[in-house]
Amino acid sequence: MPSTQSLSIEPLSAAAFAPYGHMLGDAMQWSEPAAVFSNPATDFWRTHLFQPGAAGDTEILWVNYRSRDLVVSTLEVHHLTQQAIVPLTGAVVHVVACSNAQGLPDLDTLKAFLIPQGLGICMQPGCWHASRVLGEQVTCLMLTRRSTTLDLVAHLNGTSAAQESAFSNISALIVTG
Ligand SMILES: NC(=O)N[C@@H](O)C(=O)O
Repeated sequence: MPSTQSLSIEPLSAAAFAPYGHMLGDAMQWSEPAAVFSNPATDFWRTHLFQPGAAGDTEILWVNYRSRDLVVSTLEVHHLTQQAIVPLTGAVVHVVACSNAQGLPDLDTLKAFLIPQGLGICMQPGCWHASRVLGEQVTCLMLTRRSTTLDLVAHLNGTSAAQESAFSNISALIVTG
C-alpha cells in the first residue's frame, strides 16, 4: 500500500513561485520608473500585467475559501487565462503543480505555498492548483477570465463539460504545516 505523500507548506517568494506564475505584492518594483510612484502619502507600483488570454475579458471575482481538508486529491487547471488570488481576510494554502507534456499535473513540481493576507499570486495558464484554509473562511480577490468563469460554473452545475478548465485526480497528499 503506497504511503500517502506529505507536502510541507512553504513560505511564498517570487523565486519559489516563478515556475507557476508571479508573486504579487513583493518589494516595490522600480524597473519601470513610469509605473511606480512614492510620496509621503502613498506608494503604488506595477506588480504584474495580468493576461486573460487571447480575446479574453479580465474579470474580478470575490472568492471565499473554507475547505480545511488538508488531504488533496484533486487539482484544477485553466487552459487560457492567468488567475490571480489575493487573500483579503486571512492566509490561504495554495497547492500548485506545473503541467507535463501531456497537459496533466507534473507531480514532481507539486508545492504548497502559504499566501498571507496582503500578498498574492498570479498563476500562469496550465498551473494546476487547489486552495485550502487553516482556520476560518478566507475571502479573496481573484482576477480571471470571464469566459472561464462561465464555463466553470456551467461545469460545476452539471450543465456542460468544462472546456477552458480541467480537473485531475492525483494520489492523495497531505499538506503539512
Ligand atoms: N473561480 C475559479 O476559477 N476558481 C477556481 O479556479 C479555484 O481554484 O478557486
